Amino acid sequence: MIWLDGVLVSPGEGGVYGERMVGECRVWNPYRSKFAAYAMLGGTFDLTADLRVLYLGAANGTTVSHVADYVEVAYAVEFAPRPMQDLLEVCRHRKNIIPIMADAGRPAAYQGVVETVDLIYQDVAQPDQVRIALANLPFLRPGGTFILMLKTRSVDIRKSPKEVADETVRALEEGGLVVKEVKWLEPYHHDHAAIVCEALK
Ligand SMILES: C[S@@+](CC[C@H](N)C(=O)[O-])C[C@H]1O[C@@H](n2cnc3c(N)ncnc32)[C@H](O)[C@@H]1O
Repeated sequence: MIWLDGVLVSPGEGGVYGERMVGECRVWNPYRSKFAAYAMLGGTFDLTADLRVLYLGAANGTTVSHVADYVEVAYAVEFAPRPMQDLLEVCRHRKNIIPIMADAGRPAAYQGVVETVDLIYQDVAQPDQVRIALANLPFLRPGGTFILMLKTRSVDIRKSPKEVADETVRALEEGGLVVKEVKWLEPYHHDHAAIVCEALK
């Protein structure tokens, strides 16, 4: 990750959502992006130029545009037509983002397009976040990283955020992932946790 005077940036040209520029770099706002919040809070996973990424829940491309500034390629899956329009605009200027309009819960639809990746990043804010995560595991190389941005209130509003996170961790481990890190994203995103996992080697 690149830091300039304590500010997280990505080395991209041209703003995407009105973000501030510092020289040739785009300021990566932790209030706008859970990945930036994770990094600001000391998250250990580093984006590097050799990574192939499958990004689930790309929305209008805010975070995936920053991720793409760092990595080799990002396959960006989104199923809602309106954010997809904005994402396509982002892709016009970032040729290493491959937009895929599909339901991440039905990955068979894109298995002919997406290659084996080093990182899966999921931010779908759905009740069945774990099922979606496990359905996409066949794309992840052995030893690769899965980052699940968990919105606990989307899973069960009656349970405490910690209860939901504990259950999610258990379910991911039962599904074959090794959970390495759970980082709560306060104060940037309330009741959200970044769950960082490794696929078995
Ligand atoms: C919280 S927003 C993502 C924000 C984005 N990751 C960012 O940081 O810029 C969640 C997005 O996931 C999308 N989404 C939810 N369920 C999905 C699914 N099953 N397949 C594809 N996209 C999905 C929603 O349409 C929405 O755009």
